[in-house]
Amino acid sequence: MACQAAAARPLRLSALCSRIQPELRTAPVPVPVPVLVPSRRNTNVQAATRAGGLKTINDLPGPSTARTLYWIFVKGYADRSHLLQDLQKSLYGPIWRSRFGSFDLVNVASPELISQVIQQEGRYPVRAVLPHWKEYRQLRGQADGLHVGTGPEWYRLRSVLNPKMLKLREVSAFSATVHNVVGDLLQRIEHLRHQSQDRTTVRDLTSELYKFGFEGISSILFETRLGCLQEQIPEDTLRFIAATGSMLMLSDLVTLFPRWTRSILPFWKRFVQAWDDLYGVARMLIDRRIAEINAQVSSGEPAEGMYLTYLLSSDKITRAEVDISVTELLLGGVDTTSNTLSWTLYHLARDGRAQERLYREVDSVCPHRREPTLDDIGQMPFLKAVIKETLRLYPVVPGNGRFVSENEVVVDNYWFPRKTQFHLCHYTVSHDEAQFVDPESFIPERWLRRQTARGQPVLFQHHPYSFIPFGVGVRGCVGKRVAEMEMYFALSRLMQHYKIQPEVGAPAVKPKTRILMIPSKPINLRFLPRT
Ligand code: HEM
Repeated sequence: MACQAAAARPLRLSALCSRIQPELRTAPVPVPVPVLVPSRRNTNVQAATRAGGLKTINDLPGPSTARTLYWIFVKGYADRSHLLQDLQKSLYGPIWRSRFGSFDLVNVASPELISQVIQQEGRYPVRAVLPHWKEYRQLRGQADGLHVGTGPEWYRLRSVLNPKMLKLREVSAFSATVHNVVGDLLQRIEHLRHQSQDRTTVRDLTSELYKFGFEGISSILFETRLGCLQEQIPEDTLRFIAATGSMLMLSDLVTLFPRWTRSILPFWKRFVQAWDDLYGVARMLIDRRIAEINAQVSSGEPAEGMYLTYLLSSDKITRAEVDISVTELLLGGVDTTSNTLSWTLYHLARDGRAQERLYREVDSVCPHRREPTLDDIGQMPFLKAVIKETLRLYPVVPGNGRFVSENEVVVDNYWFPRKTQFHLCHYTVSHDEAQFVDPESFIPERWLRRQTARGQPVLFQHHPYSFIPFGVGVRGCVGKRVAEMEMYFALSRLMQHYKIQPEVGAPAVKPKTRILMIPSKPINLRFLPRT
């Protein structure tokens, strides 16, 4: 959910900001000038501007504030900002400006333009400025952490966090932990099925997978189990889950109101309280682990552990930085994976052919319900294709941001000053039929290698910036490998145990955007045991 608050925030703002103003479609006809595609960072854009007669941000089309309000309040786009990307692109083309209150965004919605922004993002990219998070950190004297952090300090933090998170070999050390949590998920599903009237249906699967996501990432980060999937969830864990949800919900709210309202409205105080609770439980769990390590060391045992032990034993990161980094990793790792898994199961339940193909693949690589290793997963191309196709259809963070503060930037034929906030509309791009044939359909096969007439394997080639659900570049998602491992293990083992079907008469479920793309209705599925 760190992704939620930080990466997707510009999108949320654009949902509020960038609304359609058809009258502007007839506004200034661009004077054709040669397209300037920067091929390196730090392009000398000023020279390019003078030489190429580039246009500026003021020449961009975009909606008025009145139009924005109309789309939000009359047309109901407040929780469908992903669809607003499509609509605005169809009206303004692949680049447009959105302004609303103090927000001013440049939206780009083609792989070529996204790639141009990324090529000029600078050495230390920033997604979006998060002044309210920064203010909280200063209020409590905490370290900046991943989302608020910028420049070389942020980079130093990433260089400590990355190696054990982004290298496949290192991530495989978490396999046993994740399998334990998947085991609990299977038990929970079994329990819920038995409790249901038809002894088959699990209602509101997304909320169960949320608990799985929370337990999975915490077991890696805190090296302890929180009991999220138990029948009776422990008190501290409930407090932790509640604080996480409140903080993210309030984070969005506090930005909507000016500072002077803080003494009248309750949101800022609640935001601070939610952060205090969240950070407090995280610190308590870290303290507990430190006490265990100390006990191990004083009894002469080696202090073996995983991610937290590694961070605590690094001399490149302070204790305050460990506390905030682990908390932010947790925020990023809960409902990103759980929502993606929900959408995957939703589609497989409706597509018996794809589900059967997946089951056969898993069963052939891991017969007799053997727990897959990461090497086994390497032999399951269809499993990976299913997850990719789900992320293409439902990129859980549907838009990303880049606040380019190091350089001036040239995108398309426009010159932008430093500190321009770009919104990368990658939902629209991964739903564009120019990029993906039949883009609204769930077709995992599109990601598989095919054979040419001569029997040569060919991999489906898409533009590298037409599918970027985990972001891109040095600021890309730090949890990508862990997320993939959790999803691969959970999905493969669910397939080993159950055939999944929609509830009888279940309506189609569309996504809505509440920062993340989530199901607009509960997903209820039938789990039929495979014999
Ligand atoms: C399906 C799962 C996930 C998706 C689709 C996803 C997506 C993203 C995206 C789009 C970004 C922004 C990247 C950019 O700006 O280029 C991001 C950042 C981030 N993600 Fe994830 N994420 C997922 C899972 C996770 C997990 C499991 C963790 C924790 C282990 C995590 C932690 C983070 C953090 C901490 C950042 C901020 C990194 C920084 O600013 O340096 N994410 N994620």
